[in-house]
Parts: sequence; C-alpha cells; structure tokens
Amino acid sequence: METKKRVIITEKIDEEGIKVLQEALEADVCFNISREELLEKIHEYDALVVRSVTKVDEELLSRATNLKIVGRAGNGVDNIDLGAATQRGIIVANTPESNTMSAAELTIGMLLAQSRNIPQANTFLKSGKWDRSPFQGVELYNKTLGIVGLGRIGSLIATRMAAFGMKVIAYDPYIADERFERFKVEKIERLEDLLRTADFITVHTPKTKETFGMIGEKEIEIMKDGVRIANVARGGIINEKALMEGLKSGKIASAGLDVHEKEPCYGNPLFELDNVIVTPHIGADTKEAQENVGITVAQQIVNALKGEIVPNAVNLPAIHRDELMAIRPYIELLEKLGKIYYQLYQEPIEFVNIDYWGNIAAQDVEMITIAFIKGLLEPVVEDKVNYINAKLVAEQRGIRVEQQKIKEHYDGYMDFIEIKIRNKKGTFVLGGNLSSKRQGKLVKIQGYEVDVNPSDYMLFIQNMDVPGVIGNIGKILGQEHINVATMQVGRNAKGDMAMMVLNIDDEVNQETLRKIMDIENVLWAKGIKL
Ligand SMILES: NC(=O)C1=CN([C@@H]2O[C@H](COP(=O)(O)OP(=O)(O)OC[C@H]3O[C@@H](n4cnc5c(N)ncnc54)[C@H](O)[C@@H]3O)[C@@H](O)[C@H]2O)C=CC1
Ligand SMILES: O=C(O)CCC(=O)C(=O)O
Repeated sequence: METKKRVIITEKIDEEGIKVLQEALEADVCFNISREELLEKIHEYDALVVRSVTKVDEELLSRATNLKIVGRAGNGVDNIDLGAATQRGIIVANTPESNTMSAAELTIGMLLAQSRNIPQANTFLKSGKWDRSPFQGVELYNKTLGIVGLGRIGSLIATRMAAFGMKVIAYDPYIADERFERFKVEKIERLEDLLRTADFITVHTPKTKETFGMIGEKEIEIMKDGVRIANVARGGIINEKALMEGLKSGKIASAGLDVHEKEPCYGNPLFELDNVIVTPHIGADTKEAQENVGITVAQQIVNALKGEIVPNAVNLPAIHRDELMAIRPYIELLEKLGKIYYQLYQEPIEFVNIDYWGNIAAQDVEMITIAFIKGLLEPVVEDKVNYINAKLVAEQRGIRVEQQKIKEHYDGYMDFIEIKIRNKKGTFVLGGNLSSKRQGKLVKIQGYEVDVNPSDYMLFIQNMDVPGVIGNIGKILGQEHINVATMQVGRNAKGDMAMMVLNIDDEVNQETLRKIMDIENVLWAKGIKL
C-alpha cells in the first residue's frame, strides 16, 4: 500500500480544513509546536500549513528536505521567505480571496470605533462611572477617507464607506485608472497629497521593502490635525515610534491597530495610550473567513501533492482554472519538447526564445514557457527542477529566456509554438501545436516538417534522402525486437538531407544506435526518453 504523504499544521485552522487534510494525507496537528521542535521534525513532511506566526525562513526551509508546499492559511506571506522557497522548488500558496471581507469589516469597525470612542466609553461605563462629555466623537458623513492600497480589501472598504457619505480618495501607483473609476474613488497621484487631505487614513498594502515604514514622522507631520488612522494590514507600514509621538502630541486624534510591528505583541507602549484601540491580529478571525481559509488551504495542499497546478501559488504566475484548462495540453507538450534538446546536444544553451503564434497568443502563456524550461533542465540539473524554480534555475545557469506573442497565424496553423534554442554553434528549432483532438504534436524540427505525438521512447535520425536507408533502419530495429509505432520523414527536397522521427515501444541501446549510424547515408542517430 502506498504510504500517505504527510502534512504538519502549526497554527489553528478551521476543523473542516483539517478534515480535508486528514482524508487525503497523514496530518499532524501541532498548534503549539515550538520553533526548535519544528526545526527538528520538518524534514519528515511533504507539506506545511501556517498562518502568520510561524516563521518559514531560510533556516527552516534548509531543513525541509521533503517539503513540496507551504500553505498559508490567509493572505500576507511576509512570514515566509519566498526567495528561499522558490530556490528549493517549494510552492508557497495562500488563500487571498478567503478573508478579505472579514479584514475589510474589521477596518470599518476600527473607523467607527474611533469616530465615536466606543471602546473607551465601554470601559468607562463598566467601571461604574457615567459621563458623556469625554466621549464626544465626530461623524464619518462628509469626511474624507484616504485609502493607501486599493487592492482587494481597500476596494471593499471604498464602496462600503461611500455608503456612509464619505468622500473616498486613494493612493495606489500600481493599479490601472479603470480600477479607481470602477470603485468611484478619486485617484491621488502622490501619497503626500492623500495625507494632507484625509480626515481618516487606512492602509491596505502588503508589507514590502517599499511599504515598511512608508508612513513615518515626516508623513505624519503633513497630515491634518486630528486625523484618525487605521492599520489592519501589517505592523510597521506605519512606523510605531512616529505614530506614538503623533498620538501623544494630539496631532493624531486616534489610531486603530490590528497588526503590530512585532507579533505576538506584549507590553507595547502604544497599548497604554487611551486614544489607541488595539486587537491581536484578528482581521481574519470570523467563522466565515476561517472556514473559507481552512478549506481552501487544505484543498490546495492536497492538489499540489497530487501534482496538480495550484491556482493560488504565489511563486507561480497567477492563473485562473479555466485558463489553465485551455492551455494544459500545451503545458504537457512543451514540457516534453523541452526534454529533447539535451538528449540530442551537449552544447550549453545561451538563449531560449519561444514565439506563440495565432490563437494561443491570446492566452496567458507564462506557464507554458515555464513547462518548457522545466523539461529542458530536469534531465541535466542535479537539484530538483519544477514549475516553481525552473526560470530561476535557468537564470542561474546563464540561460536567457524570452517569449513573444504574435497574433498572426504561422504558415496556416491556427496555433503554433516555435522554440528557438541558441548555443554557441547555432540555433536548434522546434515547433509544436495541437491535433484536432487537442493532443500535443511535434510539427517542426530544425527546418523539417513532421507530425509526431511525442511518446516515451523516440528515435531521431538525420540521413541523406536516398533509397534504402529507411529499409535498413527498419531491419536493424526488427532484429533488436524494437517495435516501431510511427515513423515520419521530413525532407526539404528530393535527395537532400532528411530528418526521421520514430515513436518506438522500447528504449534503444547504444549498440543498436551504433548499428544504425553504420548504415550508409546516416549522419547521426539518437535515442530519446521523454
Ligand atoms: N489583519 C488581518 O488579519 C489581515 C490582513 N491582511 C493584509 O491586508 C493587506 C492588503 O490585503 P489585500 O487587499 O488582499 O492585498 P492586495 O494585494 O489585493 O492589495 C494590495 C494593494 O496595495 C497596493 N500597493 C502595493 N504597494 C504599494 C505602495 N507602495 N503604495 C500604495 N499602494 C501599494 C497594490 O498595488 C495593491 O493594489 C495585506 O498586507 C494583507 O496581508 C489581509 C487579510 C487579513
Ligand atoms: O489570520 C491570520 O492568520 C492572519 C490573517 C492575515 O493577516 C492575512 O491573511 O494576511
């Protein structure tokens, strides 16, 4: 019986998600595992499920010798060293759509709680006192809300706060104007202009080198007096020291923080200020979000371990399931075609160029290119090469990879993929497309036209196009009990050079190849395993 693959879950995820994992895998639920214990055990696992607390860094990954996937039950992947995971071919997959509504609603809670001092008034009354005057607030109506980062969560907040009668403005230099128009948000070109005009500011960017500390002392200085700020994105996007000063001086009326520079966070001086509302990173802690997140992360783990492509892999191009189905036969074909080159030539590659012609040019072809590079490098690279690290491994070996999309049809083909592999001595060219049954075919090799479904074992032979060669090859293969499934001969002119491509049922050994090469008018012969 095949042993089940193993997953370790180091932070609390929903029961339903755990069930999905337990049905397909051997799942170890270790919510309270220490860092030391995890470092000790991680080599035993094929998959790891984390939330935001487990640090998946170089040290952990270097010991994770069997790990294929890290599932992030949530959105932000700032606790995971993506570079180190990619280098090792480990998929990192998150669940970006699953908790956005909950995070948006908590942010709105932070804005409302600040505008009416709800937590402070609650504590006051429960301590046995009655007084209204310390809690006079402000209305949201007619105020300006400045959103930094108009992505999934920022845009949910924009539409909801517009319903409160707020004027919504946003700064996000990385999205198209169309997105601002769609959400009826005024686009602000410079962060400082948003900071100068907003009565309420909320940040919704990822934590990156660029956004960490993007709001500091200088930025707070130019804000409106009495501004109110929310951070439900990541601690440190607003510098905590500068925030503290702003809150103490009264420049900032209040802040609502779900996230903290250091988490778990204890005894932060910000927690002592009355005008600060804090929560322990609970943005995604709703029944709905946790169910969504838990089930989604579990399904991704199970699929990835079955070898299926994971739609939310953050270290792979994002691709929708329907798009993936449309290009899947090309992915399979190009991975096979990739395996041909190094079995024919030992020449180091300088450059790979893939041209996508015709209808296929309308698709997102990045995964197809990656599949080719994976196939190309897998037979010659000692380390694991997969979809995750293929391009990185190519880059590290000095292979430049480019792709072009060309809308025109190539030579009457509806779709055509042309691959050019350049080495110091010249360029090797392959062409592929799909049959009417959507089966991948090799239709061009060097200048020769063929029509071959790549099979496990193949034979490539270059010869002069003269009588007798085909018969002699057939005779030798027959003597060696190697069955020929199909044979294609591509030639450009009668009597010229020709290329033979054979699908055979078994591997040819060196002795048989030598016999074939001894046939008069055969230039070379190579057996290939795909
Ligand atoms: N508190 C919590 O429990 C939760 C927090 N989050 C966090 O919320 C944040 C936003 O999440 P999503 O909206 O799903 O992400 P998203 O990726 O959909 O949107 C982020 C937006 O920020 C923009 N951006 C990036 N760099 C920027 C910069 N320098 N200046 C301005 N805009 C910039 C991007 O263009 C993008 O539109 C993330 O940090 C995520 O980790 C998400 C879920 C729950
Ligand atoms: O609930 C969690 O694990 C953290 C949620 C979060 O911050 C995220 O999804 O980015």
